[in-house]
Amino acid sequence: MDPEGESPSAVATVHATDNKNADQNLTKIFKTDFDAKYNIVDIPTPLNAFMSGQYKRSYAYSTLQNELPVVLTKVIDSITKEKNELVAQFAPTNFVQNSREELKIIIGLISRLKYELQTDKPFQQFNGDEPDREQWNNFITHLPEEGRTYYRACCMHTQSYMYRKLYSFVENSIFLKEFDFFAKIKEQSLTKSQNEILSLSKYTRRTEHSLEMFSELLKYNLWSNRGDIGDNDAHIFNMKVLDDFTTLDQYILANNSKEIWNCLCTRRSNRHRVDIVVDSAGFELFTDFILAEYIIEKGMAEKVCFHVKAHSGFVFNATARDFDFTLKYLSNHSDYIISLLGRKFLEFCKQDKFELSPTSYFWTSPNAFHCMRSFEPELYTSLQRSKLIIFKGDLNYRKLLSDVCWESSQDMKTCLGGFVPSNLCAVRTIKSEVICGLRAGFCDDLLKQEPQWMSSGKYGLIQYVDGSREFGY
Ligand SMILES: O=P(O)(O)OC[C@H]1O[C@](O)(CO)[C@@H](O)[C@@H]1O
Repeated sequence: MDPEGESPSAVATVHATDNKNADQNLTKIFKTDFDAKYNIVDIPTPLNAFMSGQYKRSYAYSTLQNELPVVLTKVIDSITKEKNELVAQFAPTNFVQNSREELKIIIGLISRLKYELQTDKPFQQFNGDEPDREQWNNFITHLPEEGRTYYRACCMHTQSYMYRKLYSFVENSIFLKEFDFFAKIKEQSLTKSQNEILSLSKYTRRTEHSLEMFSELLKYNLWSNRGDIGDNDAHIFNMKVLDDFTTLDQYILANNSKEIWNCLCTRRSNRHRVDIVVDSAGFELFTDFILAEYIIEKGMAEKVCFHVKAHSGFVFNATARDFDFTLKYLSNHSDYIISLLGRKFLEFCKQDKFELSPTSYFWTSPNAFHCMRSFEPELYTSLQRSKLIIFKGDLNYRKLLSDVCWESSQDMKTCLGGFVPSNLCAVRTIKSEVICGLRAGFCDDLLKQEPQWMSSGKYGLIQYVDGSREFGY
């Protein structure tokens, strides 16, 4: 018996309950403290405001709270686990110790980055050899002081900044310059999709030149963008894509496939190039190749240019390395059909039918796309020669729309803020509240039934903007 006359087990139960209550209270206090300390307000993103972590009922807040710190933790865990492998891969044998030290420093820098994110610190200047250092430092300097921290900044700025800093750690290293933190997971997302790759390869041989077939391909392309960071494995394409895709039609909230088809089929244009601003590596990039193959083979363009990222601006973002890896993987595949297709794509590259565009840092910059004309005029001018620019994925969509919470029925052209270098389309599954071009009231009605619909990735859009007036033919 204890001094109070209760049995030890009863005391333990009481204490356990007390502890649980205390924990719950503490969590409440900490949450409230966090919100108070960092001026988080418990509202959704107001209309016409930038997406930002300061609005608690937004995907931006949950991205900052749940997604980004997890990404950093996983990066730390994986490089800690794979230390020996990395050293063996990147360091000359007589520098093993030095490269171990370097890895330790990098791990420390990532932990610090995570701390700064979780305590809403201001963005720091870049001091290394980053090719885009000046642009970044200018950008940070010109941000208003109250919009220069992780939670207060526009979410698109915060995400771009965090991934840029992360990459700068290896970029400024001696031994690990070539290391991509996410290479392995991107490669796995490709290799684990080999069944889908095979089905889609078989299905898309000897296709018809028809709107029906084209819009089917656009749909595969759309749904391959369904993955999300919440669960890395969920990114691995796991839909029976060829079996049940028509049941997904109800989730496509805007579908301008016909307008895109008309744009591609027009003979009036003297533009013979299509551009794809790609998003994720893995199965999604494969579906981009399939779409591009169709465009070339049906004579809708002479060339398809692929724009990849200089580094991962989000875990799965495709880089030049992923582009090459995918082509090699396909062409060396043990399945005859896949390898034949891979070799065909390689041949397309040689014949200039597929082109990997020179890597531009603009795509991973914090800027919305309407800034391209003044910040990256060469890229803008080059895109003006395109017959159609296809923007893939959620993040590109947010950059098209300046990461603003538009009225959901707003016309897309208005939201682009003057960015119409040519005809363009967006193919994106919806993972954030940045949206436009829907029927008035639709968004609110769906919110009542499915409060999380805008961040679930369950819904998609295929939207088109005619730029012919802008470039006048
Ligand atoms: O690969 P996508 O389609 O750009 O989607 C990834 C993005 O979606 C989000 O979850 C919401 O925008 C981001 O946090 C993430 O960067």
